[in-house]
Amino acid sequence: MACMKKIGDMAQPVTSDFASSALDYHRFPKPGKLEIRATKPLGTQHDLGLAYSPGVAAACLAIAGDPAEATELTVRQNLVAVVTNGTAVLGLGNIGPLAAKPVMEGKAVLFKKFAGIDVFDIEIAENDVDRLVDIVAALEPTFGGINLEDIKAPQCFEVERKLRERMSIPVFHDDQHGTAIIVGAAVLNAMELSGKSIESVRIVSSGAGAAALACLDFLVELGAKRENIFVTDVEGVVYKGRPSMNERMLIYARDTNARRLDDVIGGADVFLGLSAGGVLTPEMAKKMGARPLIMALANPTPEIEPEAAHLARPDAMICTGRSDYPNQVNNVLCFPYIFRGALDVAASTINEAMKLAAVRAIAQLAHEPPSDVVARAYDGKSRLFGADSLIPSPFDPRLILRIAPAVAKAAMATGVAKKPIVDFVAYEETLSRFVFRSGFVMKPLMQAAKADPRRVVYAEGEDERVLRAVQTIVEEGIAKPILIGRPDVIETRLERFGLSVRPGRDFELVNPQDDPRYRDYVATYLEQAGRRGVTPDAARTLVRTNSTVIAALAVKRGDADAMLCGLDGRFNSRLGYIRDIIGLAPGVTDFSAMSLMITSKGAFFITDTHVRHDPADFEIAEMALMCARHVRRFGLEPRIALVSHSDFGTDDAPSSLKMRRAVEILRQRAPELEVDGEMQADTALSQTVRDHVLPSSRLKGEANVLVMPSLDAANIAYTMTKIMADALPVGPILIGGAKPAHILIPSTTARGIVNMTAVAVGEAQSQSDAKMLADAGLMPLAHI
Ligand SMILES: NC(=O)C1=CN([C@@H]2O[C@H](COP(=O)(O)OP(=O)(O)OC[C@H]3O[C@@H](n4cnc5c(N)ncnc54)[C@H](OP(=O)(O)O)[C@@H]3O)[C@@H](O)[C@H]2O)C=CC1
Ligand SMILES: CC(=O)C(=O)O
Ligand SMILES: [Mg+2]
Repeated sequence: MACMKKIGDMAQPVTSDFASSALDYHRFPKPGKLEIRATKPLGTQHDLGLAYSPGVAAACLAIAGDPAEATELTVRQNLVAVVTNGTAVLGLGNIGPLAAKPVMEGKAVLFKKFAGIDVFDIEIAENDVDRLVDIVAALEPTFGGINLEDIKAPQCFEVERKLRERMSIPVFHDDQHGTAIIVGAAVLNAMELSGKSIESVRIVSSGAGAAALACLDFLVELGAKRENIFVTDVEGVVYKGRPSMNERMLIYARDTNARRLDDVIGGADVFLGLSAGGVLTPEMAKKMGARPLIMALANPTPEIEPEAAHLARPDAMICTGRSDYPNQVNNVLCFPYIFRGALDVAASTINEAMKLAAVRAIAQLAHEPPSDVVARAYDGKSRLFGADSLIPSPFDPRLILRIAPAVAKAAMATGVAKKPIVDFVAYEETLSRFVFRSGFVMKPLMQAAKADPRRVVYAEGEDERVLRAVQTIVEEGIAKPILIGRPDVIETRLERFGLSVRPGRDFELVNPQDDPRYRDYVATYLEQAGRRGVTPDAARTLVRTNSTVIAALAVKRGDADAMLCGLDGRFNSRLGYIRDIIGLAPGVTDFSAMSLMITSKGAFFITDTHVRHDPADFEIAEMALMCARHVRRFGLEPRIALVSHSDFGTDDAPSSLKMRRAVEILRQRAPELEVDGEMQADTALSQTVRDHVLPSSRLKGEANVLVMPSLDAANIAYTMTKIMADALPVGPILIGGAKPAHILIPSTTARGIVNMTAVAVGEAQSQSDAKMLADAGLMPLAHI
């Protein structure tokens, strides 16, 4: 069995460095993790009149006349309350509703990121069951669903039951059912691997609270036998006659003299830990049956550390609730998607059929061949169904695509869907578009980078944004950073910004004033640029003073795998150094730049935003081909539009003819590529518009790569999209170089540097543009 290894180099949450990073994360740039964002324009008096008085009255009266109108006129149908009273917060215990707020904000963020669901987190200072129920039930007009969170057992059972009786929207206690669903999927798949049957396995739980009892009930529903289950908690074994047991525990009370976990763990096939850190010792793990399933799911500290479990039981399948180990059995794999499906059919409840549909969808997805995205999420290789991949990765974009429709269908089949979905193909298409919105686009590259981090050299190593980015890059294991800068300046700034990364330990430092490789670097520079006007004196000065030159030389000489520079502007002068020192990939005509724009409507790439002023037809074709390769690394299949002011021949201006010829070149050279043009940008971005203009176009759906006829067009489109559509740009991604080198722009943020680091690492991992073009038999395009 594969060794249980941590994913990346994430620090343990218990370390003070990690805790202080977590506090900074919550504190800066503004407190907390959430904000409310308006979705309608509110810039004019007219807008104000529509949004507020008098216009809003029309919406109010429509709902007063027909409550179902609230679905169309308000956010209610996409709004979930994450409700807690803070009595069982993670494994931290009864820390109260205020201290629980970061967890609830976190759940809200996960709902939004993974399923596009808006959340109000509601922390209630009330422990009395009936009063808590009254408060939550009174919120029904506001919400499309209620997600109860971290409410202690046994009160949580009653709270949920009473709310379900009183409310006609889904009420779902995440710690019970979300956990049970993902545990159910993991157990089914583990039993399949070990060749055991759920009906006969011996299950021992540590924990008899909300999560543990709900999981056990659900496992019984899936076929486990009560007589094969032993339950333990703080007081030890749950046995017949034990004082201090609640009703829900009673059904698992055993007629036994065993009193401690250690007394019942012998021969167990499944350990279900939903209690507290460190409860399962390696000695106990050694007593378990053959090929056991160890689920140490307490957060943040598992019942047994996976390394210790693996050492004690190399044959075990091991799961935790954490994201830094394989097999993350955590309700995050369930709650966003089960609510997505339930809300999309306006379900009145989440019933057993919907839960079972979710289990099957999750269990089945683990068997599917890894998608490109998931393959990149680990070591770049396929991670097939097995002991280290019992359940899907939380980053698997197919979770929403599989679970939400399955849940919606189950709701419809059981008659609880108030608004059944008619066209599931269209519904799934909507869900898949969601997957590639927002920062989610970067996930495949991030995960690939973490699996095989490479050395990235940062020319502006003293810049605050680089230092903050390096903190994240080191914590997440995205790259092995090399910073160019003065050691004393960097040390002082790290202190000042409260960053814990340190030179030597976390990153390499190149001091331009005093680097032993100085002479070698000067020699290399002269070899590369001595015949391009760089004199020995100039080379000596530049290698001491110009960090872009030093970074490029480091990459050229193999001391680094990729470089990032340019945070203080002067793109073209940086490009000059990169051109001289690193050079073009063989046969590539020139550098070009593409920029990824992440908008609320999806992600697309624009080229050439920064380099070639007026590319010729063959250059346009070359850029399109190189873009296609880079786009695939984001897990996207390129759909390329060559855009123009003219729409499939409506004008024969030189630029239209150029784009038309470029399409022809691409047709000949890369017939498999989904590319068309020349066309206007709205024709490119809308299938509906294209259906009117040229229904027979090769391009299907929305283009995700827009190749522009000139630098002006590309750069203007890029900057306008950034401002007008509030797009998040990633890039510019410099393409065509012999080795990965990127020139950032002054507005790049620390997050932007992290993103570009992942891009650069991905390139360093993969084959070059030149090899790709050569493999495709496309060289040299310049001679076409
Ligand atoms: N991975 C995941 O997706 C999820 C993980 N969890 C984790 O499961 C744990 C329990 O959560 P939840 O059920 O909501 O909380 P509850 O408070 O409802 O239940 C906690 C249970 O654990 C028992 N327990 C506490 N400490 C110990 C100990 N040292 N040894 C044995 N039993 C102990 C408690 O016993 P007693 O009541 O006697 O104190 C109780 O039975 C937490 O760590 C939580 O983070 C929860 C939900 C999802
Ligand atoms: C994951 C979760 O909900 C918990 O640990 O409580
Ligand atoms: Mg919880």
